[in-house]
Amino acid sequence: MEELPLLPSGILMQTDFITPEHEVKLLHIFQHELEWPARSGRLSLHYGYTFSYKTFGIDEDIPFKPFPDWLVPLLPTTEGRPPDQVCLQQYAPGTGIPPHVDTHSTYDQLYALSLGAPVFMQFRDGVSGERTDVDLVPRSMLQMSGDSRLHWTHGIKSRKTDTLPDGTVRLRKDRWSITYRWLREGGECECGDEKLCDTAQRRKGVEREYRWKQYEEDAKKDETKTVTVM
Ligand SMILES: O=C(O)CCC(=O)C(=O)O
Ligand SMILES: [Fe+2]
Repeated sequence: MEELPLLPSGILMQTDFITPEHEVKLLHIFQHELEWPARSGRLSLHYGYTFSYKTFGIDEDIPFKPFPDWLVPLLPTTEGRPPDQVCLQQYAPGTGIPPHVDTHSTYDQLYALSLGAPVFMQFRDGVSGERTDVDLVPRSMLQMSGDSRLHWTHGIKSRKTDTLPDGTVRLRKDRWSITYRWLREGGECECGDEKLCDTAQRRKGVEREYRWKQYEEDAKKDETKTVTVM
């Protein structure tokens, strides 16, 4: 894995994580052997613990699903243990994923393998408004760490073409990605980013509730005072 020399910091990439022949076999499995949800847009299949689109954490009601044979050789080995949650997604041309950060409290490390057609992923710093487009080339493994993981959002524009830096217009084609997530020990993130971190936001919420309680108590004292004066 090599860190890309750009902002945000912390984007690591390994091109040719698998061979083109291996990729052909995987795409055949994705297209002919897997059962996908019957709907349009971005499609997802989950392995290990299931991602919850309600809490953006883990769906506690669905038991751990063992990794299928085709997935095992695609698991990153650099975290010392296999991921807890793996998500295979299919993007037809025109589909994307809105800008987001993967939930800080639930997940720690985050990797994504790209297969099929290339696409640009856009990283955005909400503070400065700065944006960076990273070309996710097929067969590359991406790791989002540091700022790219916690303090910049990432997303894929829903559109049918991408324009390359030299002005060439590239047509989108079918793309698949495999996202790997490791659960964060303790379930709390200490980054303190109140814009993007759910732990920081929750703590701020608790504080706000506490301040509100104080305010109500002070208001009661005032009432008492008023009653006394009258
Ligand atoms: O498709 C990808 O490469 C990444 C998708 C993503 O950001 C996510 O599933 O959280
Ligand atoms: Fe993500």
